[in-house]
Amino acid sequence: MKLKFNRWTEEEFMKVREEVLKQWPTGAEVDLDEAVAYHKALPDHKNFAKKLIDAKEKGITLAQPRAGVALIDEHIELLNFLDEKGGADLLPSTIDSYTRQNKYEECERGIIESRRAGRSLLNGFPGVNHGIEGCRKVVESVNLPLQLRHGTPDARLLSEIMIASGFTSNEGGGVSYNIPYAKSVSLERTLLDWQYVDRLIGWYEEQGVSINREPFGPLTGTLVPPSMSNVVQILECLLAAEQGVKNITLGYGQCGNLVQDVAAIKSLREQAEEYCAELGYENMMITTVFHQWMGGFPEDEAKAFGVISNASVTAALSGATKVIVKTPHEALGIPTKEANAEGIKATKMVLNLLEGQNISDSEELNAEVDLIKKEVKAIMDKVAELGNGDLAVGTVKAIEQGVIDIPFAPSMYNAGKMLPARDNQGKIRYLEVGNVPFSQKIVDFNKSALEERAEFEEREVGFQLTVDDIFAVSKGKLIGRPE
Ligand SMILES: CCC[C@H]1O[C@@H](n2cnc3c(N)ncnc32)[C@H](O)[C@@H]1O
Repeated sequence: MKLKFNRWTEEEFMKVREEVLKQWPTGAEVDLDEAVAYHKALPDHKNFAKKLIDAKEKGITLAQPRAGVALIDEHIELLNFLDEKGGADLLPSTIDSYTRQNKYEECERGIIESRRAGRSLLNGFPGVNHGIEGCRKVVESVNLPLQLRHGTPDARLLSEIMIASGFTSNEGGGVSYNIPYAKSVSLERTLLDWQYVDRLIGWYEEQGVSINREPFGPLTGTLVPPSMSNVVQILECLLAAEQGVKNITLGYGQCGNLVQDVAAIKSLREQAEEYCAELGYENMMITTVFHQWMGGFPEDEAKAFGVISNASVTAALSGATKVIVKTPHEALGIPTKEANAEGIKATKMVLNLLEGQNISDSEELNAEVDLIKKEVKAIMDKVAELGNGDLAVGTVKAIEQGVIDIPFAPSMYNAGKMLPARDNQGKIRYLEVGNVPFSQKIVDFNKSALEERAEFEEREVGFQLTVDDIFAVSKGKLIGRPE
């Protein structure tokens, strides 16, 4: 099938579907009409899309952890612990790495060995292998809406099974689950495969079942300039809307300067609304999600709580609809359920203390919003030009040419020419723009901000700023000052 931006016809979708459902035996269990009836019988309080709309209307920020283990009963116990002891507002099922690579045979072995070992030997929940019956047991045993969170370039079968099981949100996208997660999967492939996922959700939407989609905001989580991550979010928003998705949560990974982070969320929300209106998508329900610090964490748990609480302040003040919670075990690995619950409790304490507060408009905030929007527009205009108006084709070409360029990405298709670094207030600026099509004025502004820091630190502007910034937080600071 040739990549094009336009909505797939139902015939195109159903034809591809026949192949997708054959990829593993549990695919045969999916019956869309039965699944629609199952969703309609679920209580409203278990629908992710509805809970997000409610939070947006109330102006509150919901807290959601990441969590996933190999076996169903232990996964249920974990999720209920995070609800009852942690106070989670929304629940995940973080999917294991084998499933993310479509290696279901390995998942099968991992499940058997986990049973034998009496503990999870997979780093997440193998939803494909558990099938509809297993996933529905999770849906029926917890009391909050469920979302599958993963990093899967080809999530077609996983999405079919887990959405049919009653999960009402799905994270990912054709760029955001390729560039940071894959080494050699082409963008055409993942954009097509994620158009399939969005078309599936568009199909549910047509039947009156609202399912939320959430492009993965942080990308590589390493000094990604806000305008660059916002472009990917807006493109994946438009790609999903074209396939009939209505309820979308756009994401952003904390960078660390409070004003820039608040500006990033504000400009993301506003510009996504503007682009959806411009392209004629009506009745869109756009929400935002703020990811707590995605970079290196301190091992010391008290310091880790400092990072978590600081991120929670920004989440609350940004007005994000949701915050994805980190845990005091972040530097160690998969958290215990107790540590995971503690991360949620610390987060909710801060959210509650700041409820109703936000940072008022200031010259600094408005200037940052304006800059981010200008940088986003420059890239979006080029994407449209490269695709001759087709944003899907344009996205592939933009990545090929480094117009969209994500720092420190594993994908061989990413140009890797653009370089970021922090200015003297810790805001992320473009050190090298590579082929990112900014005006000279924007290039100069970014450069001068970095020159101001270099002068303060009595050193040259250069790649060493970037390197020092990458390690700074795990060493207890935001800006990588010379030692
Ligand atoms: C983009 C996702 C990275 C984050 O995702 C967390 N993560 C991954 N797998 C699990 C899991 N099975 N349970 C709880 N958290 C998990 C990592 O710690 C990291 O913060």
